[in-house]
Amino acid sequence: MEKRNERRVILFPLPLQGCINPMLQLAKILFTRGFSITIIHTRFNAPKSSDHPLFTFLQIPDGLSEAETQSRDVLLQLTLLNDNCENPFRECLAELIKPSSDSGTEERRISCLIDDSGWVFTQSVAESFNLPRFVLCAYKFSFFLGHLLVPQLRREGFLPVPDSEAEDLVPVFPPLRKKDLSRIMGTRAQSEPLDAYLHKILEATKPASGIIVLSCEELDQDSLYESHKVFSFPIFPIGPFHIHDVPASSSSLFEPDQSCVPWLDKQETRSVMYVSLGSIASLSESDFLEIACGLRNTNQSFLWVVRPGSVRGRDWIESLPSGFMESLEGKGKIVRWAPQLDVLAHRATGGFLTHNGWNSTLESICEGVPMICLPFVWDQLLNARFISEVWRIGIHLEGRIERREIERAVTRLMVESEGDEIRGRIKVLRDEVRRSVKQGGSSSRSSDELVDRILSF
Ligand SMILES: Cc1cn([C@H]2C[C@H](O)[C@@H](COP(=O)(O)OP(=O)(O)O[C@H]3O[C@H](CO)[C@@H](O)[C@H](O)[C@H]3O)O2)c(=O)[nH]c1=O
Ligand SMILES: C[C@@H](CO)CCNc1ncnc2nc[nH]c12
Repeated sequence: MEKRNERRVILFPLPLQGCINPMLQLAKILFTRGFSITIIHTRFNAPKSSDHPLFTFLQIPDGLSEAETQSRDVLLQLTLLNDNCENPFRECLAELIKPSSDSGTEERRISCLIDDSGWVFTQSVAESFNLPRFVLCAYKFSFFLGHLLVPQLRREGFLPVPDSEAEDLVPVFPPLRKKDLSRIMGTRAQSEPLDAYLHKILEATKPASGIIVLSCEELDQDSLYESHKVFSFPIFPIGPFHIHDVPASSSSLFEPDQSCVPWLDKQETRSVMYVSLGSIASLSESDFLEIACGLRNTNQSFLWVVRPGSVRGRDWIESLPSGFMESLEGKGKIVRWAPQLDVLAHRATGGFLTHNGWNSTLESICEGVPMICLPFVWDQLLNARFISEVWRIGIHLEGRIERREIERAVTRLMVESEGDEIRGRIKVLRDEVRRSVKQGGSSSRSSDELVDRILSF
């Protein structure tokens, strides 16, 4: 580890598991480069400070009611958080920046603020303290660019999409298809607040000092090139963050079930389907049962994360038919939360049925595990197109949550020769992506530039 450099950076993650993980991974990268780390976080989804004893954690109130913390409406949560957190955040930052009575050097030691692109008030707060702000983009960069165009797409009347155009590409947002758009542009009730929010994201990003991207040249070349037409500041694609050479530690909001790995140890190589739909998505009871029966009917082993409350109207998995687990004869395991990186890295894991959150997608690529794509909302739709059509490292379910479709996709991936071809391609991509964080690779070079840039302030 490099020696301490007398500089401190302040990080402010968006309180969603998919945004906390990359922010804390970034913290570890910067810590390894000598920076001291202060994490400002909301009470809602507060990271576990005990997992990161070398960082300073400061909690601010977020004003979310119990009911609001339980809401399934992420847009509503993000809008409320942005409304409620501005003052507490400003006060917290003021306290940190205030020259300390003894030395008066504290002020100079804070180099910058790094916060998620989903915070829309932080740019102006940072400016009021003369503090440079870097934006963290926890999406594939092509989604980041594309999602800022959603209000424009809506004005141009892309929705509703006629059946005859469903498969057409969205011109400004390739390789997205028109049928994917409705799950990005939100429900009718969400359209106004979503567009207002996206407008604020754009306005808060333009004046930033730079954008740190959870992606790399190998995965996002075209959009990184395009971005110079939109933004004048430097772009630092330094991803995937979790494979940088830093000490391992978890930032899970839930306790991973540690019986997964010993269970995988007992399975044959590449025989297990890992099934997880991330930290937010929920299923109707009937969709849940279709997945359960589809998995059972494949006769392949599976390890399935079902978060408590993620089957709508149920506590957990009680709607499975009685005797379901027994009928699998040890070939199936359901857990509430998995140590996902360990599961994906395990030799027994042969495929990943995923919602294609960007973290899960990157983690799967980095372990060379081919995917079955079941995107729900937002960037997941675009990620799934890249996986199935551009990189061709997975099979797209096209939203069909039906037992026969699931059975068929699992068999194609795990048993048939198509699976071998897909596995071959993802191993090539895995190696390219892993090379990018090694010395001389594109992400490694970008990290050096980022460090120099922060030190230049
Ligand atoms: C369910 C489960 C998840 N995880 C970890 C794996 C991932 O690092 C992380 C989940 O992040 P993602 O795979 O990106 O998915 P998700 O939680 O839906 O993330 C949100 O944020 C992501 C990043 O902006 C978006 O790409 C997603 O569309 C959005 O929904 O949590 C575990 O370690 N164990 C688990 O059991
Ligand atoms: C209007 C809805 C559906 O298209 C998007 C909500 N926004 C989001 N949905 C899921 N994950 C997110 N991470 C950041 N923002 C997110």
